[in-house]
Amino acid sequence: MRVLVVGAGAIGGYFGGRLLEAGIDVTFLVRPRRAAQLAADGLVVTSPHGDIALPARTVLAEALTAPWDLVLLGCKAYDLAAAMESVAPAVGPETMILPLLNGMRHLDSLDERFGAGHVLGGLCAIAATLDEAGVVRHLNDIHLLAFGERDGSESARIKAVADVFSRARAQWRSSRQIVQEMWEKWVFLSTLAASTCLLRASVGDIVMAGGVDTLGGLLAEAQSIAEAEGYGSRPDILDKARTQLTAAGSSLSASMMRDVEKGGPVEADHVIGDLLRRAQAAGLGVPLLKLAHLHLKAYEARRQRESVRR
Ligand SMILES: NC(=O)C1=CN([C@@H]2O[C@H](COP(=O)(O)OP(=O)(O)OC[C@H]3O[C@@H](n4cnc5c(N)ncnc54)[C@H](OP(=O)(O)O)[C@@H]3O)[C@@H](O)[C@H]2O)C=CC1
Ligand SMILES: CC(C)(CO)C(=O)C(=O)O
Repeated sequence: MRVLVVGAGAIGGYFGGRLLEAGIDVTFLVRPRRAAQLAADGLVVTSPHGDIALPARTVLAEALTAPWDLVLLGCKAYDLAAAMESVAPAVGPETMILPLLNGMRHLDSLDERFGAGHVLGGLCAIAATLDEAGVVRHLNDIHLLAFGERDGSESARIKAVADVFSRARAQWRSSRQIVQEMWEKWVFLSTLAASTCLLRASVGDIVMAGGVDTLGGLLAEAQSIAEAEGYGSRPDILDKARTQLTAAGSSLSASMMRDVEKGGPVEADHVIGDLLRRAQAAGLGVPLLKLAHLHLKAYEARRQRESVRR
């Protein structure tokens, strides 16, 4: 199977790297700066599950031609429109697109651009970052990827994807409930991103500061929206999320908080704003999520103003 990984950042670099070290035919669709970095240093990943330092084949958008079997989408939501344009020549009649972005709204954009038949459900659980030197740093010991047909069917193409990931040093599973799982991840992630960005602290520090009720309140708001959409987290998953999101001493924080601390762009509208939009449609009051979104939008406004001044 020929795999095209869009973006060699934290997620694309990590999971693409695991496929590369397994000997899978992998190419990274990158932009010029990352192409130069990869040409000079190869793909470098540090991880508790074993480091990777391998030459990586890259392609720029203008050189992309023939269709690929699997497109692994590892860009941020704010880059999705441009990434879809770039990757379009790689999508032929049989191409599968496996997006690993947080949230749900990207599915609508991908369906509209390529047709729903091309688009699988997918998610990943990992904490990783791409540092200034171009090294993908895996920050915890979780590296799970899940994928499946969005209608819950079993298919030959999902078996083929599973066969590819079964060769890689990463945890993976094919799921008959991938859309439900994506929502459950969104409920968890939106709570984590809203709280850790708003309070600029890890879960453990928020708990130490007396914030358990705020964490629980955010989780309840996110869950109420998921329920209104018909995808409320299942009781055991919700309990597990509550335990993780209120654990004393936990160093857990969202990748969005790392982005804020780097002064980088954030997926505010994709991860929190889209939930607010759905809450509004369902007539739900979600004041904590609203405040978290306002905080992120003010951060974006300041970032924009300061970049104009420079
Ligand atoms: N990091 C994490 O721990 C986790 C992240 N996620 C989610 O995964 C998604 C990806 O996040 P993450 O990997 O952290 O993001 P990164 O910013 O680390 O990586 C995204 C990469 O995509 C590249 N890219 C963007 N547009 C294009 C394009 N048109 N062509 C080629 N490359 C492109 C960027 O390249 P360039 O260098 O040129 O900008 C960048 O390297 C997000 O939705 C995030 O929420 C999910 C779980 C955990
Ligand atoms: C929920 C979590 C931490 C797990 O992958 C994540 O997706 C993120 O930080 O963006």
